[in-house]
Amino acid sequence: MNCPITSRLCYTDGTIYIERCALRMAFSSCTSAAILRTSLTPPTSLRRSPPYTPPIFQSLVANPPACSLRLHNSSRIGVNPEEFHCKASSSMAEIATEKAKGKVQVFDSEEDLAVSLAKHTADLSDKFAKRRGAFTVVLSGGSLIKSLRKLAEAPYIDAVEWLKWHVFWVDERVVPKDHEDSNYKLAFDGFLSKVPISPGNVYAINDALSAEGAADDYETCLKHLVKTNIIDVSQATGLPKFDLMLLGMGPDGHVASLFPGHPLVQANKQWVAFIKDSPKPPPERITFTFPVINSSANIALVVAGAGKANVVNVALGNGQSSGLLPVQMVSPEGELRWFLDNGAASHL
Ligand SMILES: O=C1O[C@H](COP(=O)(O)O)[C@@H](O)[C@H](O)[C@H]1O
Repeated sequence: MNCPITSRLCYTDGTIYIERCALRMAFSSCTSAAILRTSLTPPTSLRRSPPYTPPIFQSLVANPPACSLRLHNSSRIGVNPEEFHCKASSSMAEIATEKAKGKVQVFDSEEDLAVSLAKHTADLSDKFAKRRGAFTVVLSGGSLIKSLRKLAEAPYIDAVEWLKWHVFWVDERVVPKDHEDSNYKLAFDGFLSKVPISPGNVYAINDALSAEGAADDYETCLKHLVKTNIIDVSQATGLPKFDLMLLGMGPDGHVASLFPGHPLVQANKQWVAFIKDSPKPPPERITFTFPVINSSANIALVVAGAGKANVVNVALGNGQSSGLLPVQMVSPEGELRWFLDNGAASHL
């Protein structure tokens, strides 16, 4: 169903200089869950980090939206309908833009978002398992993991070819794997322990190394997996081309561990970089760089909650920020799809 829409989507393209990287080593000590499972001692209670208050909020100029997005019987005005159109259903409104700008889906609730995200992921799993005999999936930390819960339920728990999955992290905190801040632990507890992915296909960082060492080791691991055709390679960039990257976004517009205003946002020499001064704790992390993120075949940007509405409005609507936000630099070689709940889309 086509309908006029109320909200203009404004994008600012980030310029990223991509450098072809040569494979330099075929061996890495990156660890798999086969080892990790034996070393992970689940804590009796899960303590959370103190809430993180993003400084970027001070500089975000939340322009009043031209109009609001209504999911049911949507009536939208103010944008050239030839440029944009939307599809509406009882639980989802879809705003389609030209291909490079991504597909934006807004769900009535995070529950509906999770249902759709599971279907999208399972469809891609099926496609790549058939095409390549493997499905490479990159996880984020944070709230994304909870939104993957439907994959561990019928019909996907039985239908997905889990043994074809290879799981990576777009960023990881340099802490032990049983630490409350570990993205591995978050994913293991909330998702990986509930689905039959081969433990040997789960590529966690080596938490015995320094931040610099862990980033280098993870990059070496990726290069080995590219060389052995587990990870596809981008013909355009020569960089690893993951089948699906599941990105979260922080309330400051950061993705992975690439934070607004941090020089790492421009990193283009390495595949995996380290950061020791992350504005969001913990300070020491490793992260994929933008050239690798943007070589992906598919990126799902999953954003839920009204606390992120200002930044979503900067990325997709009329909002402005003092500088280009990392989330605005996400521009994959393949498909970009946004999964928003109505809270996250409330300023559009
Ligand atoms: O620190 C991180 O934050 C982002 C966003 O987390 P969220 O809880 O606000 O969704 C996450 O995507 C990233 O992987 C993580 O390390």
